[in-house]
Amino acid sequence: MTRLVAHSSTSLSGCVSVPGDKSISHRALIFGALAVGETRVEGLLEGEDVRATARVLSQLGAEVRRNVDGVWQVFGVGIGGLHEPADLLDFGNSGTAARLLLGVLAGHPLTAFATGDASLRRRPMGRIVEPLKGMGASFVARSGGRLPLAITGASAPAPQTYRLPVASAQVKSAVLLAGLAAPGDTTALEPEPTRDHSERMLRAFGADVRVEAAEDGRAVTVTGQPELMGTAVTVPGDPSSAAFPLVAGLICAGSDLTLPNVGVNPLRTGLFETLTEMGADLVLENRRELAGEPVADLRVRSSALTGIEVPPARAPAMIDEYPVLAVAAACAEGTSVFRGLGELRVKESDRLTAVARGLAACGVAVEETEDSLTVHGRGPGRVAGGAEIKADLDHRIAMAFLVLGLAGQAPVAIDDARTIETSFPAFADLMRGLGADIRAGEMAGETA
Ligand SMILES: O=C(O)C1=C[C@@H](OP(=O)(O)O)[C@@H](O)[C@H](O)C1
Ligand SMILES: C=C(OP(=O)(O)O)C(=O)O
Repeated sequence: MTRLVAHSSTSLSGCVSVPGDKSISHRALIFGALAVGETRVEGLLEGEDVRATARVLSQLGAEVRRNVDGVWQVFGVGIGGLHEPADLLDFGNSGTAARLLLGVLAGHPLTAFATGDASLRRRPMGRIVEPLKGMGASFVARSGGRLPLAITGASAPAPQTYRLPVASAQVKSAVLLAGLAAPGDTTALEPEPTRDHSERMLRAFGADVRVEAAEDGRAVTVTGQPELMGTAVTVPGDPSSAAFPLVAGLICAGSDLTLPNVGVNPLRTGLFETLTEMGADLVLENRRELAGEPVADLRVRSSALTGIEVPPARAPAMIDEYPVLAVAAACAEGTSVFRGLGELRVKESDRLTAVARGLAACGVAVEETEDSLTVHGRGPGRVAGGAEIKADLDHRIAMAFLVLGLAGQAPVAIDDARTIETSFPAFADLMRGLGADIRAGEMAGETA
């Protein structure tokens, strides 16, 4: 176990780059493996989740390698060209790796056995099993369609139109990836727009992808059996990772930070809008485009925040940011209400309960319902802290509560911070570089 303890900190300052976007990194490797020729990826997130994708693609016959200069190269096999893996595929902690790669496998006539860590084995896979069966794949899975499972991909994948029962970019991407192997058009109908990195990157690799407004939501269509061509991808900084130093800068008095080169795709920036509405001094400077994705430099200064009601329609654009938003809300004046959060219960942990329990242990009054969270803000400098939080294999819970500890009256500890490696390997060092007091070690106190 690696325990980390965050102590009260002020005047965070500096200019630091957050690691590459996790969603875009997975996709760069996957589309590279399905393309013909070489794909070069600069700025790839070298976290455990993306490494799991790289390992699985290698087991399936693509060549994936890291050069000494940190650029990754993928030599693809073309659509339909992956081969049957000799051994079990282990997706580690990554829902994105599991769901997107099972989508890819559904379009290949091969059998594979897949598993993941204790967190991933709890998460629902039925949401992709159902549409992928509709395209001709078959599965042997436990009840609820959870990992471990066996998949036999379709020998003649059928295109389909599939209405997503939940707003999920992973399900949408699994359907589109399987559709790449099918003749004709495959359409995912989504109730709410979700992150569109697959759509943008598929186009950059040469696929025909159309997005149209549909009766309720929107329709994303890919034309199957394109020839994807290897390309160069530059990965922007991950806004979901930037969220942690950003909120730390807001709630630690006297702070002034710059986070350059962060992705600001409008389907990812719900947190930035919400914090701005709460009174955050957050400026997006130097907006530009990087390899088909909008990016900007974020300048953040400590701010007096006020509570807010976040509309449920905004949830897909900030789904991974609620834990750290709740931390900001705990340090704000007044009450915040977040609704439409059912999906938080099926992430790396049940994040709704984890956040509610952790805040309560730190002296913050909260109310949790099936799909909402109410946080009664204590105001700046008035969160007690003094708790030890169980990370439960959830990187975002670990990082969010370390950020809370920086603004707590007493330190906040995380029992096992190794999970942070999945998305933000250098988190503690980067935060220390800004002046945050985060230490390895023991702390007596209450456990949440
Ligand atoms: O497509 C992706 O890269 C992701 C989609 C989201 O999951 P859902 O599709 O389950 O909402 C998000 O929570 C996850 O971190 C990454
Ligand atoms: C939910 C997340 O990732 P994944 O679904 O890929 O495990 C996350 O990074 O917060």
